[in-house]
Amino acid sequence: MSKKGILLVNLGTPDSPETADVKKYLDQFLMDERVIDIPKLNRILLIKGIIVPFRSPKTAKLYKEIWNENGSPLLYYSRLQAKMLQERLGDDYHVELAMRYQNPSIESALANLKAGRVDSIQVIPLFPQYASASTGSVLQLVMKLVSKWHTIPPISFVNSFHDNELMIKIFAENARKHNPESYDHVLFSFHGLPERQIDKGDYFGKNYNFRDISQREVLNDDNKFCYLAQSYDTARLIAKELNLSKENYTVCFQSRLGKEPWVQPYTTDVLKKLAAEGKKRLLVFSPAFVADCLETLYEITVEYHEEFRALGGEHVQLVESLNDSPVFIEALAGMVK
Ligand SMILES: C=CC1=C(C)c2cc3[nH]c(cc4nc(cc5[nH]c(cc1n2)c(C)c5CCC(=O)O)C(CCC(=O)O)=C4C)c(C)c3C=C
Ligand SMILES: [Fe+2]
Ligand SMILES: [Fe+2]
Repeated sequence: MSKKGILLVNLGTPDSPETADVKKYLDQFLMDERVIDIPKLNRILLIKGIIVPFRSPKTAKLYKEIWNENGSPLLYYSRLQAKMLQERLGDDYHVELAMRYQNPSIESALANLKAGRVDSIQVIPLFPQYASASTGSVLQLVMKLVSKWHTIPPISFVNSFHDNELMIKIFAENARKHNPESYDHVLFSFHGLPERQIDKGDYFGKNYNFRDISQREVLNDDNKFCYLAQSYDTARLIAKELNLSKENYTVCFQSRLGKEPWVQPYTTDVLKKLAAEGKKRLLVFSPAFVADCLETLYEITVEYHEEFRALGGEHVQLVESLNDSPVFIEALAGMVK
């Protein structure tokens, strides 16, 4: 019996938190031309010569902080999501999980789908908002690999799901467990991107200026594929679900790498501003991710918490990611054709 193939793809994580494996991971990740989008020779010099050798031991230390008996949280929850989706969809479907970088590779997952005799493939990159560096990179590699097959089956792609109703509901529900009224301010901290990549992402031409924040806040035909406009939309929808007014929340961007400008406001700057205003307790969403990872478990839960306390604040509380939430599996099932 033939089946429909579903390929879930998340970003990837090192095979272990040891420096050698982190080095391999960062090398593959940062040599991706969609991630560090500079000329190839400059990329080789910068990444292989400077960033990977200096960053790997430091990043390995951080991975050791979040690694647990299940290994990497990102891989653990991604695998669980694939397993739960398989159970939800039943025998007419074959669900595979892949990671864009390291393992399980997209190549091996496609081979498993083929061996499972699927007669179509639907690719779902696990990034709610479209970015060239995440979704775009996954779609490009899948297309490159499949283009080498003699017979290319019907194949379809999910490009983003930033406004998925069930996803918005679970984020809001996870926040309610923390009693949002007891916090002084709410942050929606998205993974940042270099400004240059947002400029390049201007799919429809020049009617949209992302540097003007008011233009990001309204999703329309001119900006609907923009990572920022989609991010503000996710934040607006979660805020609406929680009845948060605009003065009570801020959208910001974390994880800047390198010296060039990334999209602002930076989360660290927002923490400084809020501390200076006397805010003590912050509730932080991380809605660019559908599973806990280094960025949620370390950067927000440890780094930003400590930074905010050093500035006079009291507490930074992360809203749990979607992880093994059955409602998120229902959201994924709803995306399946
Ligand atoms: C929303 C998804 C992501 C986008 C877009 C993205 C862009 C992006 N990332 C870097 C550099 C790093 N990211 C790192 C970790 C990391 N990034 C994402 C997701 C997106 N990245 C995730 C889920 C993770 C965590 C993975 C895990 O195993 O838990 C890292 C590694 C950690 C570190 O050394 O800080 C780097 C480096 C760039 C440069 C970029 C876009 C240009
Ligand atoms: Fe990243
Ligand atoms: Fe990061």
